[in-house]
Amino acid sequence: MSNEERTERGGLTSRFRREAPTTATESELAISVHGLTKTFGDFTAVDGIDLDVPRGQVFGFLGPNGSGKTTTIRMLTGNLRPKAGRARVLGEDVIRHPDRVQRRIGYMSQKFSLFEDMTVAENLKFYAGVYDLTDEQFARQREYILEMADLNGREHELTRNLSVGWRQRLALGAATIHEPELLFLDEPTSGVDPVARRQFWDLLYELAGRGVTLFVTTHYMDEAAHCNRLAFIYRGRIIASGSPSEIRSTYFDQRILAISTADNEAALSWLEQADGISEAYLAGASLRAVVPATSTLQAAQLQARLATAGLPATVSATEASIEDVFLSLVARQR
Ligand SMILES: Nc1ncnc2c1ncn2[C@@H]1O[C@H](COP(=O)(O)OP(=O)(O)OP(=O)(O)O)[C@@H](O)[C@H]1O
Repeated sequence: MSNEERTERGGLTSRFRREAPTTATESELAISVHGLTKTFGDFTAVDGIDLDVPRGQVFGFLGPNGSGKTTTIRMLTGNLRPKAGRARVLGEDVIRHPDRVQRRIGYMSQKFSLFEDMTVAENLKFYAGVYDLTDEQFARQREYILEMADLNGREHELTRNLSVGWRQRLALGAATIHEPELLFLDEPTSGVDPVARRQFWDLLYELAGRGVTLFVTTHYMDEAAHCNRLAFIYRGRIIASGSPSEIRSTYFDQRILAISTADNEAALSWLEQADGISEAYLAGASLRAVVPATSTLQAAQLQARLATAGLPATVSATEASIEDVFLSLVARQR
């Protein structure tokens, strides 16, 4: 096995411990990264990123497709060797000693890594074997996971017969069977319906409540609100980081007007050309207009102007969402 491309689950053994955070800064951090860089040929996928993830937090790593999230996780889990930079995970140098870290972390990928032809219980048993759990440890964890994931009564169902939401819970159970201190989740809610996504986040809170640090990537911007801290990655670079409220106050000095109208398409074309608006876009079922700090445009004025243009609408001032901030940051990068 090469150092460059270790298997995602290589070198894993069991370890049961739960550490309380200490006062020293370095030991308070589950992840500490400086200048981490990865190139593939001439292409720089991750470009000198810095990250600090305090222990016990839910850390959201956000970015569009292809921005470098998975590549970063692969380096932080000791599966991919960086070109440059330093990465400490749970206090260990993960580049030099990936084996010291891998036994203490969990990883749940987008693809879930479950065996379709095995039952729920057999999948859990398999991962208990990967992590070398004793029968007693497995029995305890199996009971906890079936309860936590609400899978009691489904132990003997074939995994292939489970809905995506149930599989996702089972995958979370499998990824945490060895009680990791730090769990990496790469787009765990991708392709899952909104109700199942909400239920899945409740499970993540449950884990966070037990002291597990969670490093979660997502491109669903509404999920940012579930996180204690966030970092945005775009084209391999971190373009913003902080708590959701810090991100709003640090990186966004504009105002948002929400527009509800029957003809989004026509209103959007009009807004894109309108004075006093820097950007307009559709978010869910309604439109949003970004008003720069230099513009005095108010909701009532915009509503009147839209009516005059033959586009009746209801306009109201609203707080910037994380998605608004991110879209504006990305627009500035272009
Ligand atoms: N082994 C590789 N060889 C060449 N290019 C790669 C390799 N792995 C990733 N890349 C490229 O690096 C960039 C970042 O990919 P990465 O998978 O980290 O992005 P991502 O943010 O996780 O996006 P996605 O959600 O689509 O997986 C992409 O342009 C991708 O094509």
